[in-house]
Amino acid sequence: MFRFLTAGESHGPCLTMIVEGLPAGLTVEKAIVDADLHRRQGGYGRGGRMKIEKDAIRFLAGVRHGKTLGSPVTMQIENLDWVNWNERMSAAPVEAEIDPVTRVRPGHADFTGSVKYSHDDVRNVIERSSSRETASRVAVGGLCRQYLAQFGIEIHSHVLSVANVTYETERALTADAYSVEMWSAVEQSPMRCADATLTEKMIARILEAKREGDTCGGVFEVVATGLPIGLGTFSQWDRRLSARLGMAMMSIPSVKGMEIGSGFAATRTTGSHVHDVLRHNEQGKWSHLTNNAGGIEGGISNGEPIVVRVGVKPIPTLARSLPSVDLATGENTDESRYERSDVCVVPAAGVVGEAMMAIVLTEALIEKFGGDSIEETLRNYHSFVQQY
Ligand SMILES: Cc1cc2nc3c(=O)[nH]c(=O)nc-3n(C[C@H](O)[C@H](O)[C@H](O)COP(=O)(O)O)c2cc1C
Ligand SMILES: C=C(O[C@@H]1CC(C(=O)O)=C[C@@H](OP(=O)(O)O)[C@H]1O)C(=O)O
Repeated sequence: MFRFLTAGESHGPCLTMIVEGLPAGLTVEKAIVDADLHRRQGGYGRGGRMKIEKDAIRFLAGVRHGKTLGSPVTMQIENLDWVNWNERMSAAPVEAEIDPVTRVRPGHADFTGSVKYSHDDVRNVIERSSSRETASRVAVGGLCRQYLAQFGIEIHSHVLSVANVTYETERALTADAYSVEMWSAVEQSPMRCADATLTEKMIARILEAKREGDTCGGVFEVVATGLPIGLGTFSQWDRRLSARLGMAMMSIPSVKGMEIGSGFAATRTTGSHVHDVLRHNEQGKWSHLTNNAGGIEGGISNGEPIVVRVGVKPIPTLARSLPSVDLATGENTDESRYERSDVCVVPAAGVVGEAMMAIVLTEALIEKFGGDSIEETLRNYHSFVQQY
């Protein structure tokens, strides 16, 4: 069984992750995890906090001489901003008078979290509801990426739209639609978008929102290639790979929708245009002529790329802030609170989406192939894939 937990406040000293269930003997490199953390910090539209943080992990447990031990892997990321917050975030009571935050931001967890936990200082909610926590998931995903590489599985993401700036035509979802060159263009783009003209338009749209004190959302796509047939199952509702990816993607703060393969577009046409015809070639390999299913049929991977598209709402914290209510007085106010904030996080959210995909696929592979050491898992994997 694979599972993980994360802990840490946004402006506390650090983020901590415990990952259980990775097999022993897996080579894990800090540099690969750090590269993912670095990618999550980027993307045009990020705010002042990202100039302070330089996310990197420290292994605290479970890894020796570059390989997993089979015991829980513990990692830590330092919050460099903590030095500016240590009195406000002190675990011990402090002498100083610290003004509570009392005006809630529409669209954030401020209102629901304060009512639920009976907090009269919204700061107590902001700290853990903040998407700072997504750095922890990217670190866990960075370990999973290295596990998946053992099976030839790769995961990438790219941005399809920001506000109303979007690709004009539907794109094929088959393996040939995603090339090494395309992913390299994505990594060069400040918007993580393969199309240079669209990148410029997206940046212009974000700048326009910023000038108006506003924010924007958009859509990113995550693609996993090199998958075996047989991950996930229809046997119970919560074991379907599609359902597990849905939960994983929807758990990313600010995500409001997800589709698999051709998704909602498939609802606007007929079956003969949607279902992917299966072929068996002379080498005995299975393939589909199209990939509208996005690599999953009956809750099980079918060997084609898994393709999911994820919708991100605009960031809740607006420089031109929206009307609010002061929780201390119950008064309706013209403005909620504004501190520094991101304006658009669609590229960063895509990197978090990659991590969530890596986590779900790792869990599904471990479930299917087991193995207490990576050698044992690989033996099981090869014996299964050779038989189809
Ligand atoms: C990488 C990332 C960075 C974010 N940065 C901000 C931010 O700077 N300001 C903000 O108000 N919301 C930000 N958000 C979105 C909020 O965290 C999110 O909207 C909030 O937690 C409420 O959750 P919900 O939108 O899922 O309801 C960010 C989201 C992500 C994924
Ligand atoms: C810290 C991160 O994102 C933060 C997510 C976030 C929010 O409200 O979700 C608010 C901002 O935090 P701060 O108020 O400290 O500027 C973002 O910077 C990060 O992505 O690492």
